[in-house]
Amino acid sequence: MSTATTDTAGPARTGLVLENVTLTYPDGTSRLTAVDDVSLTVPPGSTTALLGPSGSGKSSLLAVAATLTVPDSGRVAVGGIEVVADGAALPPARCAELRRTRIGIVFQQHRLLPSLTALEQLTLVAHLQGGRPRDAEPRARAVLAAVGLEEVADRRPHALSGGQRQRVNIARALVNEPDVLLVDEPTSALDHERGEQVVELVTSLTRATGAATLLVSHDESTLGSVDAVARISGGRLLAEPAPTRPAQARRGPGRCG
Ligand SMILES: Nc1ncnc2c1ncn2[C@@H]1O[C@H](COP(=O)(O)OP(=O)(O)OP(=O)(O)O)[C@@H](O)[C@H]1O
Repeated sequence: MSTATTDTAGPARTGLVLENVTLTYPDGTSRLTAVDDVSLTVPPGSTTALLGPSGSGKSSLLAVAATLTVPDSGRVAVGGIEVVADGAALPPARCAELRRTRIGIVFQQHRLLPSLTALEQLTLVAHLQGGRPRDAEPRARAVLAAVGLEEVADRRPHALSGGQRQRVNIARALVNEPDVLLVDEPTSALDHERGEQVVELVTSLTRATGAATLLVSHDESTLGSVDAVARISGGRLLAEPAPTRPAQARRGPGRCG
């Protein structure tokens, strides 16, 4: 694949756009279609849940949105930057930069560094993003406060509860003020009530920060607070993402801090 154009001239926050995305994997002598002609737009400040059974293509689509996987065909745009378009993709180094500066990823496993405090987990990310070093800690503190963890800022992961670790995990993905937030199965290890609370936290942070959030789930019962649900089966979206409640009941995007 050749190189797509890089538009770095201050693009508007246009969220996440996936258009006619198809992804196949090698499968013996043929190929398995994991994502089949999927089109999905997530506007800034809103959360779309991607709901589907095991093997339906959720993680594969998330990997495409995260710029970790280049699809066979289709268009992918993150925060106004064309990642894949017209049969061309940005080079890997540019994708890595996008992941550092414009995309937040919440993995299923928290992957916190055992030797760093909650605050240090976030300042490290802020440093890696670049910018002025002296801005890193205030920014990290503000995001920790936004997830209600300022009291435990100086604790290492082993001294945090499972729920607190997960909030650090979510906060860490928001430190770089991403245009696009990708959340992989945040409720799989939680009971119903805690799962619902985690999804509510993600949706409220999404509104506060103006990120465009795609949240993978297989548990519809926890998704009451999201803005839309996109159902996937066998790699295909079953229908247009359905709003979960009337538009007038939803608040528009804002900015935190
Ligand atoms: N690296 C790979 N190589 C070959 N096939 C793969 C690969 N990754 C996924 N698949 C296949 O692609 C299809 C979609 O998988 P994917 O992991 O995206 O589904 P999923 O909905 O995320 O499933 P789960 O909920 O179990 O994580 C499945 O048939 C899977 O076996």
